[in-house]
Amino acid sequence: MPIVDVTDLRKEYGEFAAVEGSTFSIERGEVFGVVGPNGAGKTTTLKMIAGLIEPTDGTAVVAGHEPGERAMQRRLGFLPEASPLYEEMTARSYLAFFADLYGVPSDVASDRIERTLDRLDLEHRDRRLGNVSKGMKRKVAIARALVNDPDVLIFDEPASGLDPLTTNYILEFTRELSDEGKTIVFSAHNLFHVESICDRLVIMNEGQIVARGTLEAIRETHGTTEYRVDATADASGALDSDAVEVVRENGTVTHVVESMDDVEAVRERVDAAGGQITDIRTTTPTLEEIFLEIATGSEAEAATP
Ligand SMILES: Nc1ncnc2c1ncn2[C@@H]1O[C@H](COP(=O)(O)OP(=O)(O)OP(=O)(O)O)[C@@H](O)[C@H]1O
Repeated sequence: MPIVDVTDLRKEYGEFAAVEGSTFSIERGEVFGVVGPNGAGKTTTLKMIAGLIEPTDGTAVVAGHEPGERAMQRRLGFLPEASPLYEEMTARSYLAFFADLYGVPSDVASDRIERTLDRLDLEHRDRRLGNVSKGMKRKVAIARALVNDPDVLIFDEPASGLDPLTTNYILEFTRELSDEGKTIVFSAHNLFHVESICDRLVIMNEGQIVARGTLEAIRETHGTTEYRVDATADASGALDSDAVEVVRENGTVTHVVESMDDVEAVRERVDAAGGQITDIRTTTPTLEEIFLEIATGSEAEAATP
């Protein structure tokens, strides 16, 4: 049974639909990505799952509970995109304050807080939050989402705007949380982040889900695999010029084609010219390339009367 079950979720602001009826489910322990450009509806979707925004239509059920139910809130941790902290407090006092709000007994809370801060490698635990770095603030916000030891974590842009080291730390920590059985739903602009840690994802554009599944499945449906055939002779004349791109370097001619038939045609032509094939490799598109293809494709579709 999925731990997060989203059905026909829709949010309208006046005439405008920020989310146009999303349906997906997430299994326990998954890292699930919600990807899309600015304004795609990612934050709105995450906030509806967290019970912070009421949907116009549809449902988001977390661990069998409807949004807003107290039992659901206990099982959920939310990291907002912008997370202003109480600047006068220290990391320790701030987290203890939130643990208390959740009714976590103080000895359990202080143990949990220290362990989380150790894992996040957080220094200066007794320094005013107003005086710590942006990366440290983000780590404290992440620790806050964990004070109630939730089963489901919703992270909105957890690593946005941080240096590569802190980003890497946060992504690895996210993966570890999922290895321990927690379910993580997270949104990101940076598709490399998503590619590196997500089990499955949905790609949103203008309020709609435009692709879904594992990265491999999305690649299969939306991406084009390219074949690079290195040879000692130029075989491009054997193919339609649209089907082949040729790169010449140090006596090697690399033919970039999109089908096995074209690979075969290159092979035959090279043979006929008395040349040799020196290497054949495939390149799979990155999520970023797929995303650009989908986003520009749907723009072109929208522009077609
Ligand atoms: N309270 C609101 N009132 C009116 N429109 C809103 C409101 N909140 C969001 N929107 C609009 O809904 C759309 C989706 O916003 P949302 O914040 O979910 O996008 P997003 O994918 O998270 O974008 P970003 O990556 O920029 O954070 C945007 O066009 C936004 O302007």
